[in-house]
Amino acid sequence: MTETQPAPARDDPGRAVPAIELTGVEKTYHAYGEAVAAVRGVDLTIAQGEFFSLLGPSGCGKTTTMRMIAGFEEPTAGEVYLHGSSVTGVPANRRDVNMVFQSYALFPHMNVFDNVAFGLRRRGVGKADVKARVGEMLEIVDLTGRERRRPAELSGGQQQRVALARALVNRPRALLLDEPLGALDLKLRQAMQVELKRIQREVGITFVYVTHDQGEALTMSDRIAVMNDGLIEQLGTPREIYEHPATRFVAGFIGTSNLLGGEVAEVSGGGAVISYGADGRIEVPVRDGLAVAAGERLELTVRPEKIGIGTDKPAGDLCRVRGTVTEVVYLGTSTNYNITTSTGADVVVFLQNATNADDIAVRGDGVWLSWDPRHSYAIGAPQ
Ligand SMILES: Nc1ncnc2c1ncn2[C@@H]1O[C@H](COP(=O)(O)OP(=O)(O)OP(=O)(O)O)[C@@H](O)[C@H]1O
Repeated sequence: MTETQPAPARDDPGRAVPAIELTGVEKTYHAYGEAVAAVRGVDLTIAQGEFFSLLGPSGCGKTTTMRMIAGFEEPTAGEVYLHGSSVTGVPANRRDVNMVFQSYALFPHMNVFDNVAFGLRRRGVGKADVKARVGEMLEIVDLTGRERRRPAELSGGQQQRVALARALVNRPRALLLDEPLGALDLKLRQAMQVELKRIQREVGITFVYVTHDQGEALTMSDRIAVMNDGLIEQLGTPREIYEHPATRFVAGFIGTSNLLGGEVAEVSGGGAVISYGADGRIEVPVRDGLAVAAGERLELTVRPEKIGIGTDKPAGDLCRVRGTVTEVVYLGTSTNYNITTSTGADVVVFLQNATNADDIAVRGDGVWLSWDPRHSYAIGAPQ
């Protein structure tokens, strides 16, 4: 397993200066005589040029975290550093970061060129430079030839790209994006996700992206911080977070996951074994920091696409449990099976339809489920 290395300490002289760093950041709002702890202690380090996402459900504190980076809110405790310097007390317009919102906030009476040129002109950039820089930016966001259109004459995706060009043309050192694709329909959203990643790679600017959409975060990000209730539950690459969810919350929030559990029969060689008598056996690697002992209950997760279905009892060291098929859903590229297992847990299995053969089981069939023990992931004692 490849876990993200811990960031070097702030006083380590050898470390590269990160684009953004938060240490012990907290934010408590006071509204109507009530204290709301929106962010309860966030530490994170975002590298220069990274595409970093803050992902979590509504109300988990991601927008508040973003607003503290931008300078629209001051932390109640902790410190925000931009490019190595503390920005406590530095107003938003002097932080060298730009923000893009879901509502594009374009000027409706200005054409595309003037919308993008607005910030440059206000800063007194010369005419020839404005023309060159706006032209270059429109090329990057693929809007060359649409300079004279007004926002109302553009599609939602095009308007979002104008907003992006306008935010990037000043060459900020970081761009903060708060659910910028939220207003687009699914097809356009997916196309824009790929576009955004390409644009970010092309301009090389650090992007911090706020979203509640896990697919979006997985598609675009170099790393993701999964937030829940004002705290970061897990921070890692999309693959680390998907393949090795650290907590029950992350396992449930990112993708679909199956939770299975039982009493640990034995612990040996870095793995724990849960036995269900003649009905099955699950082996699960025990990672560092997780206390697992024989006789105690343990919960584990396994992703639906990692599980195979068969009629014969799987041989060897594969994890195996028995179950009964309760639902079969054909989805074109894959077929989903819902299975009630003898462990008591309901499990979902996704099988790719690589051939056009019939479904391998139908509702009511008794089956064996099997998977490689490396795909069992222990998450702790059941709650
Ligand atoms: N100005 C404010 N005054 C009081 N409470 C606030 C304020 N802004 C946010 N909150 C509260 O702080 C918590 C975190 O809000 P925040 O907007 O950061 O969450 P979020 O994860 O971005 O959610 P969403 O995806 O819905 O925007 C919520 O409980 C919210 O109600």
